[in-house]
Amino acid sequence: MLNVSSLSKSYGNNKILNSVSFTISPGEIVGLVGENGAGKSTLLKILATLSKPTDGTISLHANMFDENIKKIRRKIGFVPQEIAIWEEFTVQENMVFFEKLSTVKKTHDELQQLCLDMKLDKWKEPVKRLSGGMKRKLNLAISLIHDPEVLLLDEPTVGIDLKSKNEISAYLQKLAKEKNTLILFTSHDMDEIMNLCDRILCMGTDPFYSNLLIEAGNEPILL
Ligand SMILES: Nc1ncnc2c1ncn2[C@@H]1O[C@H](COP(=O)(O)OP(=O)(O)OP(=O)(O)O)[C@@H](O)[C@H]1O
Repeated sequence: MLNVSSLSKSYGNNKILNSVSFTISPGEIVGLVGENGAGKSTLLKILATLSKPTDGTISLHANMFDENIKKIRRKIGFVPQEIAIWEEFTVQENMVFFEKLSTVKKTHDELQQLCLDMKLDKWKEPVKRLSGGMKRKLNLAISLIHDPEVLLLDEPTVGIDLKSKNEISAYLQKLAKEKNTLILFTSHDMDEIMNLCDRILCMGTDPFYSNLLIEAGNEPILL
């Protein structure tokens, strides 16, 4: 269980997160929506332990983040908005490079299978020749090398073709169901959010998103 309690974050006098609280269970897929600048990426970065909150606590299975940072990091996979892979290297070289940085070891076959599971079949192809959708899949595959229990994704399917988008959605559903992975992701694509998520968290004071979701028969949780 991921437990976020009274979490706040300020940059100077600018309060971005104001006492945010929620819990997410293993195997759940939760969507995070809200207007630009609502603080979605800020929240994900704090959960990924890349940024510290100004106030509040986070725990994973009762392990407090600030007391168990190394242990927590091994359990978290994070896919940032920006694609962070080596353009000149092949898919294989990227996977092997990031596997070397991982605490969990995988064989070349296992790494290749991880890519194939999300329909990324360009093992020997340099990344610079891949489509946007393939690059997103590779970014996702890299974040899964260490078998994280928690997967945090910042707009994982933005700007990619519908087929790749559906393949990524199908893969995330499989991951949650079969490996009990807890998934929290941001998106501005309401269809994707509605189709994929068990629950929706809505950030910010603008009622646009929450009204949209309510009209579509979904009861968002307001943060
Ligand atoms: N390092 C930083 N220093 C100062 N302000 C920051 C920093 N990072 C983010 N902000 C501000 O925090 C606010 C929230 O940004 P954030 O990127 O979390 O929003 P978001 O909901 O993810 O937006 P988007 O949908 O556009 O990705 C913005 O006003 C942004 O300018």
